[in-house]
Amino acid sequence: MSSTPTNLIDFLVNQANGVKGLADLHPPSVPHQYIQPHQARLDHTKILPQESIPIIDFTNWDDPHVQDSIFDAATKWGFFQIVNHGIPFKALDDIKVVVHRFFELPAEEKKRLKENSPPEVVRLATSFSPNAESVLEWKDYLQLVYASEEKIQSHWPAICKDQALEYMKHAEVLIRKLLKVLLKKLNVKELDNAREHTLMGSMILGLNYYPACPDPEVVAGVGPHSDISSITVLLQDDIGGLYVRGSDGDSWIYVPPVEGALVINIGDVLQILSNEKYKSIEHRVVANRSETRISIPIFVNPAPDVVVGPLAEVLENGDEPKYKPVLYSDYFKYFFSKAHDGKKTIQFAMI
Ligand SMILES: O=C(O)CCC(=O)C(=O)O
Ligand SMILES: [Fe+2]
Repeated sequence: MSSTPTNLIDFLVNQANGVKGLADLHPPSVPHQYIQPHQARLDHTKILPQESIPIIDFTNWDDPHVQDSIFDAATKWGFFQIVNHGIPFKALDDIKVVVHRFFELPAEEKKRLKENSPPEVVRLATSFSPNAESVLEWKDYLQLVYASEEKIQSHWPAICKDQALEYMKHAEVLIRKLLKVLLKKLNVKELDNAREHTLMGSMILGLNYYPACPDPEVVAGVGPHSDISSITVLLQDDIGGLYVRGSDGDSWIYVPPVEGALVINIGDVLQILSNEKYKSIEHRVVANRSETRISIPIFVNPAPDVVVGPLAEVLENGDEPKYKPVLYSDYFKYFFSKAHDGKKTIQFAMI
């Protein structure tokens, strides 16, 4: 029987084995570093089986009825799924395949990539922020920054570069449409270059890998958090494991995998820009006992130099701003300097 490596952080982080490497050792039980205190675990009595987030057909996205249903879903739930979004099924399937291929690479190869990649373009990590966490998360992830074509060509890993780029090129079209609809409802008429810089000036493609876990009830795949994006566009596989906060703030709602669908959620930046007309919603992931789960979020973020604060258009009616202007790169650094902790990050920008 294999045992847990003596220096777990060195094994996971420095040797780039990640939790995938740990799961491959088939440890008899989950190492204590992953065990969540009871009160942090998902309480199954809090799951609302009868509730679900809306599924919206995006075919006629500029039809006012469709735009109303997007607005309703974004304000009521902060989370919805879209189908007929225009990204070819092949692009979705191809990216899912290469996520598995990437994480199945030998640790030495992932270590080389980790050591040789400029962090402003490629970041390979495990858990969330292992140096800041008292309990680790059962997840490895790769972040590919949608930077210049030249940086992408030089630094995105060859094993997934073409598929990731193809996916992003399609997704970018969809993201513009979604932002246009969400902005229109805030009285912002146009997604001009300045607005694009503010809302989607730095996009990150995340490849998330949750190996099968011998005791998924006691670990967090991802702990409760809200995203720090303007919006997030998430592709999940057919394993399931994502839960979002119910509107009472105490319950959880399961987000079932829907063939060909994308999950859209509002992030903190849109909550701040809209002065809370839109709200970012907490969500969490539970790993699977028998199968690896993958998911692929696109974090649609402001450029690092953007000062984020409530938009003039939303304050026109005389509402008091609830947030002060913050530099997005400071907000980003702050998020990664601590463990996932529900919706606490946004306090950084509160007045
Ligand atoms: O894996 C998922 O379904 C969601 C992951 C997530 O919330 C994140 O990466 O921020
Ligand atoms: Fe998230």
